[in-house]
Amino acid sequence: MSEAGFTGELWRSIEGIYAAILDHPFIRGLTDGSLPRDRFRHYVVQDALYLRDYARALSLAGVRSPDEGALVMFDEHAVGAIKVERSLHESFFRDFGITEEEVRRTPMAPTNLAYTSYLLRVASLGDYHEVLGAVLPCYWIYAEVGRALLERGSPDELYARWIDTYGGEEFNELVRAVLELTDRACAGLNPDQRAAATEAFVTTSRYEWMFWNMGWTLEGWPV
Ligand SMILES: Cc1ncc(CN)c(N)n1
Repeated sequence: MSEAGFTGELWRSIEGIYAAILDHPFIRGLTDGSLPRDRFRHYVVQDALYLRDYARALSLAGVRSPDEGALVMFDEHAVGAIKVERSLHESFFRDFGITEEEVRRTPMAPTNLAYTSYLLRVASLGDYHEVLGAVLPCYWIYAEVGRALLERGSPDELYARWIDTYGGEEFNELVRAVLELTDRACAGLNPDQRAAATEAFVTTSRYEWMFWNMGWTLEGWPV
């Protein structure tokens, strides 16, 4: 990201949301170890469901990309979302005794369904710059949160494993590639297009906060 580039502008639009994320009890609980395990378990199952649709949104971003470099990158990241992050989940699944069958039978919580439905709608029907705005927080906020939490550490081995994945250099490299692509692809946008991409970015950033809150409140369907 360059401070002067479009992604710098995007980040400044969510500074308040990012501060609220770092201050959320779910996030604070990862580093001080106070996060109850049942809330983390709820989050992990929902996240496994989320990643299946996120991978679809990335594939759509690939299909919509005007150049082959971006097509290859998004396709590789779609595979990565399924393979790499799922291997992290699988280690949590073992710790919690979660089976694939349980994940399949679990309905998406309202926030998860709203977030993934929005992502898939923008990825299918939005303009390309809106697609970039919508998929970016999923990468970028996790890398920033991971880095911030890595400095704090965690007394809980399980939560430390989660922090290491997102705070590590491997994940950060993916994020840098998407930021560079976004700065390049959005350099010539007019003000209306910049506003539309920013709106998508702010919306999915809000959903990122809501997703952790969904874990914290053990959110399910009220009726
Ligand atoms: C909801 C959510 N957002 C982002 C990430 C990190 N790719 C994730 N695993 N889950």
